[in-house]
Amino acid sequence: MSNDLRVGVVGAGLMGADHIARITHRIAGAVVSAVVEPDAGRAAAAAANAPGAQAFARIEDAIAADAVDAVLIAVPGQFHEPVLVPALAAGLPILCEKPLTPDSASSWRILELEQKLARPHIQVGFMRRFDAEYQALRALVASGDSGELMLLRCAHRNPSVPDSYTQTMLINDSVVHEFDVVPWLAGSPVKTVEVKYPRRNSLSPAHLREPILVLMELENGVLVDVEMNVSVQFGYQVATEAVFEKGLARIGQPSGLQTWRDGRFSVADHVSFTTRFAAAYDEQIQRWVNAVRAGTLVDGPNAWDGYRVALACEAGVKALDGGVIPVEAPERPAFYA
Ligand SMILES: NC(=O)c1ccc[n+]([C@@H]2O[C@H](COP(=O)([O-])OP(=O)(O)OC[C@H]3O[C@@H](n4cnc5c(N)ncnc54)[C@H](O)[C@@H]3O)[C@@H](O)[C@H]2O)c1
Ligand SMILES: O[C@H]1[C@H](O)[C@@H](O)[C@H](O)[C@@H](O)[C@H]1O
Repeated sequence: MSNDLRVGVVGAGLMGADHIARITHRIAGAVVSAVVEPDAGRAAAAAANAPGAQAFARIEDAIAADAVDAVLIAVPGQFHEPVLVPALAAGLPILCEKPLTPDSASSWRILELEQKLARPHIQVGFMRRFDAEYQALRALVASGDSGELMLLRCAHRNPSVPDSYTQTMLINDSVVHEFDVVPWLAGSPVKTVEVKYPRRNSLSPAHLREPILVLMELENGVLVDVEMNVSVQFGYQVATEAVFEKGLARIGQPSGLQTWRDGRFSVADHVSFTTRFAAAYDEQIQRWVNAVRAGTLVDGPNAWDGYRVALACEAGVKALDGGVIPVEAPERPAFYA
């Protein structure tokens, strides 16, 4: 009998379907044993990439049927808590797509539940930490080879967003990634958040005022600006320039196929996060599967990191209305040391 980890994927939309395909085709040591998806069409489409998986409408049913050893949550953020609660109660390891939950109060409730277990069981899907370029930049910061880090200039550009994307999603759905990865890169938490508005892009959905410039000060004095820009039309770009005392570093530059034709030189680049971060998602899921099989359960951002990000997002949402908003966090429980 195979001892592959039996993963139940909850939500088979864009990310859930992508993760199902990667577990089935690219990840070693795991199979998709259950797909929990209320939309019958999506469930059927996902089943094609998950041979042998059982279909359920609710996570509670998959748990009751003893169909899963671990849970991957890929439903929209407002539905994370109702899946996290029964999965934690069953003592199952969890990979939860970002955000942990949509606000700090609900994230705190999850921390309280998780602390009833012997060790952390939740990893949060901040996949940028698994991107090779982000890892190289973090190693450069830690090495001190270029002197101290002073500034991070971040660009986060999406080609377009659907009409359902709201003003607060600029923070909660998009800058949420920088609120995780910037402290991880710079080795220091976010102290304050401020938002500035440049001239509006007339191609944005009518209800959005964007792009925005998010300014963060970190506890260690590093200043960070994030250009959050979701109607750029030309492609998907996540890039960072790090300014050190005696050097510069850049990640996220176009690196695809180069062509030179008819007097024009061009480089193919991404139009979606699904390709830009494909290798990072693979690495994230493989390392999670390895950690669960080894019994360490988490190898990446944990629920405490998810809670810290929720606090920063709340400051970010307040900052959309003006002001320099402090991010205040309680002491980290020893459980997450
Ligand atoms: N890491 C990343 O770069 C990244 C990118 C996109 C989305 N995400 C995250 O992934 C998650 C899913 O986003 P998406 O874009 O795939 O959404 P989506 O809307 O494409 O898919 C969500 C799916 O969940 C299903 N669903 C809704 N409620 C459910 C429930 N209670 N139980 C089971 N299924 C339910 C829906 O029917 C739908 O098929 C979100 O948390 C989002 O923030 C992360
Ligand atoms: O949900 C997506 C996803 O998290 C992407 O990584 C991010 O670039 C987008 O801005 C966001 O809308």
